Amino acid sequence: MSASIPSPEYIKIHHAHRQFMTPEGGIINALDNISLSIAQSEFITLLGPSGCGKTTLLKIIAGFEELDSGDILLDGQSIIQQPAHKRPVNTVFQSYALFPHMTVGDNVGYGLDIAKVNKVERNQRVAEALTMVGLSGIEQRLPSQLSGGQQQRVALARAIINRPKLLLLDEPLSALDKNLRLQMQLELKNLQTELGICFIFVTHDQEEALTMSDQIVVLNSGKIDQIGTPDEIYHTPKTEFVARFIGESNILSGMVISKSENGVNIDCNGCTIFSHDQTLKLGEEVKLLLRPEHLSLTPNELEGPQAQLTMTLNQTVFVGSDYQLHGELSNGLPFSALTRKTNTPLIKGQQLTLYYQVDALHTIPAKQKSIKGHI
Ligand SMILES: Nc1ncnc2c1ncn2[C@@H]1O[C@H](COP(=O)(O)OP(=O)(O)OP(=O)(O)O)[C@@H](O)[C@H]1O
Repeated sequence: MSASIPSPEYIKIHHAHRQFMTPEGGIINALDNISLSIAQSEFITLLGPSGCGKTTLLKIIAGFEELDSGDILLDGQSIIQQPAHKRPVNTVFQSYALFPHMTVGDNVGYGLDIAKVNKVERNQRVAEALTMVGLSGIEQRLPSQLSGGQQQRVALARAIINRPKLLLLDEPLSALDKNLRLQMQLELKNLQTELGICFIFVTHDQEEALTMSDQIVVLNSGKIDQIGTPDEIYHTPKTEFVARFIGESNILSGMVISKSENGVNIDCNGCTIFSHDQTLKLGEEVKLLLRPEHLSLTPNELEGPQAQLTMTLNQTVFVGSDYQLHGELSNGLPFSALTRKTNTPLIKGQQLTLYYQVDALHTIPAKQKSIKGHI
């Protein structure tokens, strides 16, 4: 028997629109006519700042909230008329939401008890689900006898036991401390791969999104700014909003002032930056993105062709093996760079020559639109 091919459009969110009235009588477009497709067995993250619409979208998929217009299709079938408990979808919340008076076994087996699955199969599936989340043999404990990380694993076991087609995760790791959070990020990704089902994960933590996701959807005021792999979102952001939201960035506004066969010179208020982007036109206004790791005090730390600019140093921050340099360019604009530890003293007010990796310079059109996109 041949394995089935995962559908690239397993979940389709089609022109989803949802408004809310504010207490002051205003209208908020929590979801502003968004469309996207999600492949089967994909780990997708909805990422964006507070209030951008992440939870609203998750609640609509789960059936806890309704659309004003648009549709949600799962495997070709619209699910928006189905009540939440009939959808093949489960949700894991930040707060775990375990029943405190019930044992771990009863919490995990709850959905099977409701579905009247026989005791032997039920106990076997509870044990399997707990093993999958790395907690075998703790069926008799109460939630209060577990750590936060263990409680979140129990919540996960409960959510996967009835084999949903889709798992929704609403900031499930945000109550955990940093180390546990990093460990659980990897565990969640492994669990998703093992189960082979689609996970839709909500977070406002960009590092978490970059670590775990196959695809990231960046939401900005109810609209999608970009859909892409972590690599695409980090290295080739389509909008200034995405560039600023993901990772450390230096963003400069400029205009193309000259072109040659090697590239273009862009004037950023008196500071000239060289780019290899031959698609830029003379006179075009652009935003330039330079990540701190693509800048250095010593040219041989960088790969490929380099150019240079001058920065006046305001502050040096030691971050492990590197220094973060904060200062301003000759045009007075703030600028940051990351550089390896150096024997040269770094003194406040000093003028530094910074080398940048020309190929890593990313240009964004000055005028951008949000997308109604498809993966
Ligand atoms: N029931 C509601 N009534 C009125 N406004 C709402 C309601 N639910 C959400 N909103 C508004 O819709 C917008 C999107 O909210 P949503 O909770 O989806 O954002 P979010 O990205 O999940 O934010 P957070 O990260 O803070 O949870 C916000 O402006 C919010 O205030």
